[in-house]
Amino acid sequence: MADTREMGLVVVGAGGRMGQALIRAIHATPGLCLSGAVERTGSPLIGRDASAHAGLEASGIKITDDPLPAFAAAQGVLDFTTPAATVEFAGYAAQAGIAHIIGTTGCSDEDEVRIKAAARHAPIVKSGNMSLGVNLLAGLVKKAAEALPAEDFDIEILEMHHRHKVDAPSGTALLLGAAAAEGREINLSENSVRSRDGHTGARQTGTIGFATLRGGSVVGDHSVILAGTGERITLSHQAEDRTIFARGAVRAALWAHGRKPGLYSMLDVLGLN
Ligand SMILES: NC(=O)C1=CN([C@@H]2O[C@H](COP(=O)(O)OP(=O)(O)OC[C@H]3O[C@@H](n4cnc5c(N)ncnc54)[C@H](OP(=O)(O)O)[C@@H]3O)[C@@H](O)[C@H]2O)C=CC1
Ligand SMILES: O=C(O)C1=N[C@H](C(=O)O)C[C@H](O)C1
Repeated sequence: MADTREMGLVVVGAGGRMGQALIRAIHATPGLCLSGAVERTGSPLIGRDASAHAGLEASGIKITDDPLPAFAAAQGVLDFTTPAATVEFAGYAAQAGIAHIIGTTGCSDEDEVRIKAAARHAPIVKSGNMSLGVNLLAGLVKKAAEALPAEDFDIEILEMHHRHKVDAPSGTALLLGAAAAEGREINLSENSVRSRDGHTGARQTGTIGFATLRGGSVVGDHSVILAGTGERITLSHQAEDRTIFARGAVRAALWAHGRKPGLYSMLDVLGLN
Protein backbone atom coordinates (compact mmCIF):
# COMPACT_ATOMS: atom_id res chain seq x y z
CA MET A 1 0.00 0.00 0.00
CA ALA A 2 1.44 3.40 -1.03
CA ASP A 3 2.17 5.93 1.73
CA THR A 4 -0.22 8.85 0.98
CA ARG A 5 2.55 11.38 1.75
CA GLU A 6 4.65 9.95 -1.07
CA MET A 7 4.52 11.28 -4.63
CA GLY A 8 3.12 8.52 -6.84
CA LEU A 9 4.76 8.28 -10.27
CA VAL A 10 3.70 6.46 -13.41
CA VAL A 11 6.45 5.24 -15.70
CA VAL A 12 5.37 5.04 -19.34
CA GLY A 13 7.51 2.84 -21.57
CA ALA A 14 8.13 0.90 -18.35
CA GLY A 15 9.76 -2.05 -20.08
CA GLY A 16 12.30 0.00 -22.07
CA ARG A 17 15.97 0.65 -21.27
CA MET A 18 15.15 3.97 -19.56
CA GLY A 19 11.79 2.71 -18.18
CA GLN A 20 13.58 0.06 -16.12
CA ALA A 21 16.25 2.54 -14.92
CA LEU A 22 13.47 4.96 -13.88
CA ILE A 23 11.67 2.28 -11.86
CA ARG A 24 14.91 1.47 -10.02
CA ALA A 25 15.50 5.20 -9.36
CA ILE A 26 11.96 5.66 -7.98
CA HIS A 27 12.40 2.75 -5.57
CA ALA A 28 15.75 4.23 -4.44
CA THR A 29 14.36 7.73 -3.78
CA PRO A 30 12.71 8.61 -0.45
CA GLY A 31 9.37 10.40 -0.92
CA LEU A 32 8.57 8.69 -4.22
CA CYS A 33 6.64 5.54 -5.04
CA LEU A 34 5.84 3.71 -8.25
CA SER A 35 2.07 4.01 -8.67
CA GLY A 36 1.70 2.80 -12.26
CA ALA A 37 3.54 1.36 -15.25
CA VAL A 38 2.39 1.64 -18.86
CA GLU A 39 3.45 -0.06 -22.09
CA ARG A 40 1.96 0.01 -25.58
CA THR A 41 -1.06 -2.12 -26.48
CA GLY A 42 0.12 -5.52 -27.69
CA SER A 43 3.34 -5.47 -25.65
CA PRO A 44 4.22 -8.93 -24.28
CA LEU A 45 4.97 -7.18 -20.95
CA ILE A 46 1.32 -6.33 -20.18
CA GLY A 47 0.37 -7.93 -16.83
CA ARG A 48 4.02 -8.41 -15.72
CA ASP A 49 5.17 -6.93 -12.39
CA ALA A 50 6.95 -3.69 -13.38
CA SER A 51 9.50 -3.72 -10.52
CA ALA A 52 10.36 -7.39 -11.02
CA HIS A 53 10.90 -6.67 -14.74
CA ALA A 54 13.34 -3.91 -13.70
CA GLY A 55 15.32 -6.44 -11.64
CA LEU A 56 13.86 -5.56 -8.22
CA GLU A 57 11.57 -7.31 -5.75
CA ALA A 58 7.96 -7.46 -7.02
CA SER A 59 5.94 -4.38 -5.98
CA GLY A 60 2.49 -5.48 -7.15
CA ILE A 61 2.42 -2.74 -9.82
CA LYS A 62 1.43 -4.54 -13.01
CA ILE A 63 2.29 -3.16 -16.44
CA THR A 64 -0.89 -1.97 -18.16
CA ASP A 65 -1.78 -0.59 -21.61
CA ASP A 66 -4.45 1.73 -20.15
CA PRO A 67 -2.79 5.05 -19.17
CA LEU A 68 -5.91 6.97 -18.05
CA PRO A 69 -6.62 5.22 -14.70
CA ALA A 70 -2.88 5.15 -13.98
CA PHE A 71 -2.56 8.93 -14.60
CA ALA A 72 -5.70 9.66 -12.54
CA ALA A 73 -4.17 7.96 -9.49
CA ALA A 74 -0.70 9.58 -9.80
CA GLN A 75 1.01 12.91 -9.10
CA GLY A 76 3.50 12.66 -11.95
CA VAL A 77 4.57 10.75 -15.05
CA LEU A 78 8.06 9.89 -16.25
CA ASP A 79 8.16 9.52 -20.02
CA PHE A 80 11.10 8.22 -22.08
CA THR A 81 9.23 6.68 -25.01
CA THR A 82 8.67 7.87 -28.61
CA PRO A 83 7.57 11.28 -29.93
CA ALA A 84 4.09 10.03 -30.92
CA ALA A 85 3.51 8.42 -27.52
CA THR A 86 4.85 11.47 -25.67
CA VAL A 87 2.45 13.84 -27.46
CA GLU A 88 -0.45 11.56 -26.49
CA PHE A 89 0.74 11.30 -22.86
CA ALA A 90 1.14 15.10 -22.66
CA GLY A 91 -2.59 15.40 -23.37
CA TYR A 92 -3.48 12.88 -20.65
CA ALA A 93 -1.13 14.47 -18.08
CA ALA A 94 -2.64 17.89 -18.86
CA GLN A 95 -6.15 16.48 -18.31
CA ALA A 96 -5.07 14.98 -14.99
CA GLY A 97 -3.13 18.17 -14.07
CA ILE A 98 -0.01 16.22 -13.08
CA ALA A 99 3.69 16.84 -13.67
CA HIS A 100 5.01 15.34 -16.91
CA ILE A 101 8.74 14.70 -17.14
CA ILE A 102 9.75 14.18 -20.77
CA GLY A 103 13.09 12.67 -21.77
CA THR A 104 11.95 11.50 -25.21
CA THR A 105 14.10 12.84 -28.06
CA GLY A 106 13.50 13.19 -31.80
CA CYS A 107 10.31 15.29 -31.48
CA SER A 108 9.31 17.26 -34.59
CA ASP A 109 8.44 20.98 -34.53
CA GLU A 110 4.76 19.96 -34.65
CA ASP A 111 5.23 17.65 -31.63
CA GLU A 112 6.91 20.52 -29.76
CA VAL A 113 3.91 22.80 -30.45
CA ARG A 114 1.53 20.19 -29.01
CA ILE A 115 3.72 19.66 -25.94
CA LYS A 116 3.84 23.43 -25.39
CA ALA A 117 0.03 23.54 -25.60
CA ALA A 118 -0.24 20.80 -22.94
CA ALA A 119 2.11 22.82 -20.71
CA ARG A 120 -0.63 25.45 -20.38
CA HIS A 121 -2.49 22.98 -18.14
CA ALA A 122 0.26 21.15 -16.20
CA PRO A 123 3.97 21.52 -15.40
CA ILE A 124 6.18 19.82 -17.98
CA VAL A 125 9.93 19.38 -17.62
CA LYS A 126 11.48 18.45 -20.97
CA SER A 127 15.16 17.95 -21.74
CA GLY A 128 17.22 16.03 -24.27
CA ASN A 129 19.48 15.06 -21.39
CA MET A 130 18.53 14.86 -17.71
CA SER A 131 22.05 14.38 -16.32
CA LEU A 132 23.72 16.99 -14.15
CA GLY A 133 26.97 16.69 -16.13
CA VAL A 134 25.50 17.48 -19.54
CA ASN A 135 23.50 20.43 -18.25
CA LEU A 136 26.65 21.84 -16.65
CA LEU A 137 28.53 21.20 -19.91
CA ALA A 138 25.88 23.19 -21.81
CA GLY A 139 26.74 26.23 -19.66
CA LEU A 140 30.45 25.81 -20.45
CA VAL A 141 29.72 25.46 -24.17
CA LYS A 142 27.66 28.64 -24.13
CA LYS A 143 30.51 30.54 -22.42
CA ALA A 144 33.16 29.16 -24.83
CA ALA A 145 31.04 29.98 -27.89
CA GLU A 146 30.51 33.49 -26.56
CA ALA A 147 34.21 34.03 -25.85
CA LEU A 148 35.69 32.60 -29.08
CA PRO A 149 34.87 34.58 -32.27
CA ALA A 150 33.01 32.70 -35.03
CA GLU A 151 35.54 33.96 -37.62
CA ASP A 152 38.36 32.15 -35.77
CA PHE A 153 36.72 29.10 -34.15
CA ASP A 154 34.46 26.58 -35.91
CA ILE A 155 32.04 24.59 -33.74
CA GLU A 156 31.47 20.89 -34.45
CA ILE A 157 29.44 18.50 -32.29
CA LEU A 158 30.19 14.77 -32.33
CA GLU A 159 28.03 12.13 -30.65
CA MET A 160 28.07 8.35 -30.35
CA HIS A 161 25.28 6.08 -29.09
CA HIS A 162 24.35 2.39 -28.95
CA ARG A 163 23.16 0.52 -32.03
CA HIS A 164 19.46 0.67 -30.98
CA LYS A 165 19.11 4.47 -31.03
CA VAL A 166 16.60 5.62 -33.68
CA ASP A 167 17.00 9.43 -33.84
CA ALA A 168 19.91 11.61 -35.00
CA PRO A 169 21.46 13.93 -34.08
CA SER A 170 20.83 13.02 -30.44
CA GLY A 171 18.71 15.27 -28.24
CA THR A 172 21.85 16.06 -26.28
CA ALA A 173 23.79 17.08 -29.39
CA LEU A 174 20.95 19.46 -30.28
CA LEU A 175 20.84 20.79 -26.70
CA LEU A 176 24.59 21.48 -26.83
CA GLY A 177 24.16 23.04 -30.28
CA ALA A 178 21.44 25.31 -28.88
CA ALA A 179 23.80 26.36 -26.05
CA ALA A 180 26.54 27.20 -28.57
CA ALA A 181 24.06 29.11 -30.74
CA GLU A 182 22.86 31.04 -27.69
CA GLY A 183 26.47 31.96 -26.85
CA ARG A 184 26.97 33.20 -30.41
CA GLU A 185 23.53 34.89 -30.47
CA ILE A 186 22.49 33.05 -33.64
CA ASN A 187 19.54 30.87 -34.59
CA LEU A 188 20.56 27.18 -34.48
CA SER A 189 18.23 25.85 -37.18
CA GLU A 190 19.34 28.55 -39.63
CA ASN A 191 23.03 27.91 -38.96
CA SER A 192 23.36 24.15 -38.46
CA VAL A 193 24.84 21.57 -40.80
CA ARG A 194 23.23 18.27 -39.80
CA SER A 195 25.15 15.98 -42.20
CA ARG A 196 27.85 16.05 -44.89
CA ASP A 197 28.31 13.77 -47.89
CA GLY A 198 30.02 14.11 -51.25
CA HIS A 199 31.42 17.42 -52.57
CA THR A 200 30.19 19.71 -49.81
CA GLY A 201 32.36 22.73 -50.57
CA ALA A 202 34.38 24.50 -47.89
CA ARG A 203 33.00 25.02 -44.43
CA GLN A 204 30.82 28.12 -44.06
CA THR A 205 31.95 30.50 -41.29
CA GLY A 206 29.66 30.63 -38.27
CA THR A 207 27.86 27.33 -38.87
CA ILE A 208 27.51 24.61 -36.21
CA GLY A 209 28.19 21.11 -37.57
CA PHE A 210 26.85 17.78 -36.30
CA ALA A 211 28.30 14.28 -36.75
CA THR A 212 26.70 11.04 -35.61
CA LEU A 213 28.18 7.62 -34.78
CA ARG A 214 26.14 4.52 -33.85
CA GLY A 215 27.35 1.18 -32.53
CA GLY A 216 27.56 -1.36 -29.73
CA SER A 217 26.30 -0.51 -26.26
CA VAL A 218 27.57 3.09 -25.91
CA VAL A 219 25.24 4.84 -23.40
CA GLY A 220 26.01 8.34 -24.76
CA ASP A 221 29.22 10.21 -25.68
CA HIS A 222 29.21 13.88 -26.70
CA SER A 223 32.03 16.25 -27.69
CA VAL A 224 31.82 19.89 -28.64
CA ILE A 225 34.92 20.83 -30.61
CA LEU A 226 35.91 24.48 -31.03
CA ALA A 227 38.46 24.34 -33.84
CA GLY A 228 40.67 27.35 -34.48
CA THR A 229 43.80 27.78 -36.59
CA GLY A 230 46.59 25.96 -34.78
CA GLU A 231 44.57 25.08 -31.67
CA ARG A 232 41.44 23.17 -30.68
CA ILE A 233 39.32 23.01 -27.54
CA THR A 234 37.19 19.92 -26.87
CA LEU A 235 34.47 19.87 -24.21
CA SER A 236 33.21 16.33 -23.61
CA HIS A 237 30.82 14.20 -21.59
CA GLN A 238 30.62 10.41 -21.38
CA ALA A 239 27.56 8.76 -19.87
CA GLU A 240 28.62 5.44 -18.33
CA ASP A 241 25.25 4.37 -16.92
CA ARG A 242 21.57 5.28 -17.55
CA THR A 243 21.18 5.87 -13.80
CA ILE A 244 22.41 9.47 -14.33
CA PHE A 245 19.39 10.24 -16.56
CA ALA A 246 16.93 8.44 -14.25
CA ARG A 247 18.26 10.31 -11.20
CA GLY A 248 17.74 13.60 -13.04
CA ALA A 249 14.20 12.62 -14.02
CA VAL A 250 13.09 11.79 -10.47
CA ARG A 251 14.70 15.03 -9.25
CA ALA A 252 12.67 16.87 -11.91
CA ALA A 253 9.46 15.14 -10.76
CA LEU A 254 9.98 16.22 -7.15
CA TRP A 255 10.80 19.77 -8.33
CA ALA A 256 7.73 19.99 -10.62
CA HIS A 257 5.21 18.56 -8.11
CA GLY A 258 2.72 21.34 -7.26
CA ARG A 259 4.45 23.89 -9.52
CA LYS A 260 2.34 26.11 -11.80
CA PRO A 261 1.73 24.93 -15.38
CA GLY A 262 4.54 25.72 -17.81
CA LEU A 263 7.28 24.24 -19.95
CA TYR A 264 10.46 23.93 -17.90
CA SER A 265 13.95 22.56 -18.63
CA MET A 266 16.54 20.73 -16.54
CA LEU A 267 18.37 24.06 -16.21
CA ASP A 268 15.34 25.30 -14.23
CA VAL A 269 15.33 22.14 -12.08
CA LEU A 270 19.08 22.36 -11.38
CA GLY A 271 19.02 26.13 -10.81
CA LEU A 272 21.49 26.67 -13.69
CA ASN A 273 19.26 28.94 -15.78
N1 LIG B 1 16.56 12.93 -21.95
C1 LIG B 1 17.39 11.99 -21.49
O1 LIG B 1 18.13 12.19 -20.51
C2 LIG B 1 17.40 10.65 -22.16
C3 LIG B 1 16.55 10.44 -23.21
N2 LIG B 1 16.46 9.21 -23.78
C4 LIG B 1 15.42 9.07 -24.80
O2 LIG B 1 14.36 8.29 -24.26
C5 LIG B 1 13.70 7.59 -25.30
C6 LIG B 1 13.64 6.10 -24.96
O3 LIG B 1 14.93 5.56 -24.92
P1 LIG B 1 15.18 4.02 -24.53
O4 LIG B 1 14.66 3.75 -23.16
O5 LIG B 1 16.61 3.76 -24.83
O6 LIG B 1 14.27 3.28 -25.63
P2 LIG B 1 13.48 1.91 -25.52
O7 LIG B 1 13.04 1.57 -26.90
O8 LIG B 1 14.30 0.91 -24.75
O9 LIG B 1 12.19 2.28 -24.62
C7 LIG B 1 11.04 2.92 -25.07
C8 LIG B 1 9.86 2.18 -24.48
O10 LIG B 1 8.67 2.89 -24.78
C9 LIG B 1 7.71 1.93 -25.19
N3 LIG B 1 6.63 2.54 -25.95
C10 LIG B 1 6.59 2.85 -27.26
N4 LIG B 1 5.38 3.39 -27.59
C11 LIG B 1 4.64 3.36 -26.45
C12 LIG B 1 3.30 3.74 -26.14
N5 LIG B 1 2.48 4.26 -27.06
N6 LIG B 1 2.87 3.54 -24.87
C13 LIG B 1 3.68 3.03 -23.93
N7 LIG B 1 4.96 2.66 -24.16
C14 LIG B 1 5.44 2.82 -25.40
C15 LIG B 1 8.53 0.92 -25.99
O11 LIG B 1 7.82 -0.28 -26.19
P3 LIG B 1 8.19 -1.24 -27.46
O12 LIG B 1 9.65 -1.51 -27.37
O13 LIG B 1 7.35 -2.43 -27.22
O14 LIG B 1 7.80 -0.47 -28.67
C16 LIG B 1 9.73 0.76 -25.07
O15 LIG B 1 9.49 -0.15 -24.04
C17 LIG B 1 14.48 7.92 -26.58
O16 LIG B 1 13.85 8.99 -27.24
C18 LIG B 1 15.84 8.36 -26.06
O17 LIG B 1 16.54 9.19 -26.93
C19 LIG B 1 17.20 8.17 -23.37
C20 LIG B 1 18.09 8.33 -22.35
C21 LIG B 1 18.26 9.60 -21.65
O1 LIG C 1 18.82 7.22 -26.81
C1 LIG C 1 19.63 7.27 -25.86
O2 LIG C 1 20.13 6.27 -25.36
C2 LIG C 1 19.97 8.59 -25.31
N1 LIG C 1 19.27 9.62 -25.74
C3 LIG C 1 19.41 10.96 -25.33
C4 LIG C 1 19.82 11.81 -26.51
O3 LIG C 1 19.22 11.66 -27.60
O4 LIG C 1 20.71 12.65 -26.37
C5 LIG C 1 20.25 11.13 -24.10
C6 LIG C 1 21.39 10.17 -23.94
O5 LIG C 1 22.48 10.60 -24.68
C7 LIG C 1 20.99 8.73 -24.26
